[in-house]
Order: sequence, then structure tokens, then C-alpha cells
Amino acid sequence: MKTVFLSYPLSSEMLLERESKQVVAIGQFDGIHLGHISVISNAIALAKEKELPSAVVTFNPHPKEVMGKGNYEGYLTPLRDKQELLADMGIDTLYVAQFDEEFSRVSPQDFFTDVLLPLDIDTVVVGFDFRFGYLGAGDVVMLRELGSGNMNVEVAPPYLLDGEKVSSSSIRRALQSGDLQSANHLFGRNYKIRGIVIDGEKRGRTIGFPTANLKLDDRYVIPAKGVYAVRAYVHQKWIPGVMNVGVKPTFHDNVIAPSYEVHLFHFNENVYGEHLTVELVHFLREERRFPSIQELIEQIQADAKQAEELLMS
Ligand SMILES: Cc1cc2nc3c(=O)[nH]c(=O)nc-3n(C[C@H](O)[C@H](O)[C@H](O)COP(=O)(O)O)c2cc1C
Ligand SMILES: Nc1ncnc2c1ncn2[C@@H]1O[C@H](COP(=O)(O)OP(=O)(O)O)[C@@H](O)[C@H]1O
Repeated sequence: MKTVFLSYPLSSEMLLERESKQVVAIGQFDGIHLGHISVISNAIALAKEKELPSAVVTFNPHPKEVMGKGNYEGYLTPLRDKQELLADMGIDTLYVAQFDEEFSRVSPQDFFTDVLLPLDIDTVVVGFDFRFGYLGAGDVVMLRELGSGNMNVEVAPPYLLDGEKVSSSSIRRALQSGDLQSANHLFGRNYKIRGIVIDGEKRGRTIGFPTANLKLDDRYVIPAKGVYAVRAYVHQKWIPGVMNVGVKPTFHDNVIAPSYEVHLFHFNENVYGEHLTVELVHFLREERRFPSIQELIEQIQADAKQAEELLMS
């Protein structure tokens, strides 16, 4: 998959030479959850049928982050994760439109004329609630009007799971409240985060549980504080383990930013400075303050046993 960065106004270097038109899905697609997957799969299927290449247009950073509405909670899938997931789905080109103040003020008509028309689109596929242009003034009705005579417009209906619309905000809420099972169900896969291993306080190995401390690569949505059964991709292998997301109340009082620490089972290698992808498989319990280190150690032993059993089943 090729990634092409677009900034407004588009210049000719951003538009690759193409031999044919393309089928394009447009959306923020933060999370690439089952709802997004249905829109994107629709585009891929149409592209196959018409023997045309498929593409996705997305926006980065997230408009909510740029518009500073104060309720921005981080990404489910930062750009790198989106790229990986879309490449796996078989998308040919990812267009990343640089979202900034100037871009936010582009009218729906100008977005259509200056961004979509130059992309040489045969069919554009969007979700039923797609909004575009300044203040989100453009909707699917307007897209159909603008598109008529220029391109086909396909609108995917809401994707329901257990009778409810799958949405990025319901996934964020589930992750933040420790309901990992629901979040993973709505993603259609296990949630993953990525980070680099940094130095911790060197206490882990003294209590029998060395933990790789992660500095996350991007501003991910922070999952609920607590203990998770995980798998981490280390040295070209998926290794089972247990992760604590938290502030270690047994040792600290006033920490606000949580740390992400992974203890890998049956593993004894140095991973400082390496990038780890961690897949969150089960939420085990909330983080607690223990009256003694011994009690914390016993609880971690029980967590590790439970995680190992769950991951083997
Ligand atoms: C599975 C697991 C569960 C943990 N649960 C808690 C907890 O409930 N409360 C707590 O204060 N710390 C908890 N911790 C964090 C430990 O206190 C921490 O790993 C230890 O202090 C080592 O920190 P360091 O790597 O920075 O040296 C947990 C760690 C692991 C690996
Ligand atoms: N089973 C393991 N799980 C996680 N890290 C391990 C493991 N075995 C060795 N390590 C190494 O030990 C480091 C963690 O040791 P620890 O005493 O917790 O130090 P720190 O506080 O710096 O994280 C990891 O970053 C990694 O390089």
C-alpha cells in the first residue's frame, strides 16, 4: 500500500500519475472497527468488481485534536496502526489529508472540487453519517448532489452489532471503563498499543517480576487502570504476558500519568530501547494499593497464573 500525504491546497506532486480511476472510501476511521471495516470492505469489493484500484482518504491529526474541543481523548488507531490495518485489508493507496486550521475552514464545495475531483474517483464510499467541510456542513445528501455527473456515491448503512451501532465513542468508553471484552468485540479483533521500552525504577526484577516499561509511540486512548492478560510481539514472536496500566499506588502517592508495564512469561532477555506491540486480550482486575510488598507479589503471582491459563485456553 502506498501512503500519500495531502495538504491544502493540493499540489501536482501530491497527485500520482494514475492509469485509471479509483474507488475511494473516505472517513476519519479512528479504530478501524467493524463499522469502518464494513465501509472500507464495500469500497474494496466495488474496486474488485470494476477492476479498479482501491483507496482510503483519511485526516490526520484527528480533527477533534486540532479543533481543541477539550474532550479529545486520544487515538484508538494512530496513523501507523491505521496504515498497517488498511494495508492488511488490501487497500492500494492511503491518502492522508493534513488536518489543520486552514483545512478546517475549507467549505464542503471546495473540499469536493479541490480535494476529491483531483483524485480521479470512479466511486466514493462513505458511511451514512459522513460529514465534510467547514463545521461539518456537508452530508451525504450534498455529496450525492456534488457527485452527480462526476462520480458514483455509495452510502453504507449503519453497522449494527447486537442491535447497536458500532462507534468509536462506544469503544473509547468501553476501554476506559475496563470493559475490554466489549471493546474487542466491537473492534472485531484484540486492541493493540505500541511503544518503546524505557527504564523504570528497576524494582521489577527485585520482586521476581521484571517488567518492560513502555513509552507509547502515540497519544492512544488510555485504557482503564488495571491488570491485563496480553501478548507482546518481541523478537519476531508473540509472547504471552501480563500488563499493569497504572500509577503503582503501593509505591507512589501523587502520580497522574499511568505507566504501561509488561511482564513476559518464560522470557529473560534485554528489551530496552526496542519497540513492542502489545495486544490486550483480557482485563483481569483493577489496580490496588497493597499494605505490603509481599501482598503485592502474591497478587501478581495470582495474576500471572490467571493470565497464563486464559491465554492458553
Ligand atoms: C501483573 C502486575 C500487576 C500489578 N499490580 C499492581 C497493583 O495492583 N498495585 C500496585 O501498586 N502496583 C502494581 N503493579 C506494579 C508493580 O508495583 C511494579 O511492576 C513494580 O513496582 C516494578 O516497577 P518498575 O518496573 O518501575 O521497577 C503490578 C505489576 C504487574 C506486572
Ligand atoms: N520476563 C521479562 N519481562 C519483561 N522484561 C524483562 C523480562 N526479562 C528481562 N526483562 C528485561 O528487564 C527489564 C525490566 O526489569 P525491571 O527490574 O522491571 O526494570 P525497569 O524498572 O527498568 O523496567 C525489561 O525492560 C527487559 O529489558
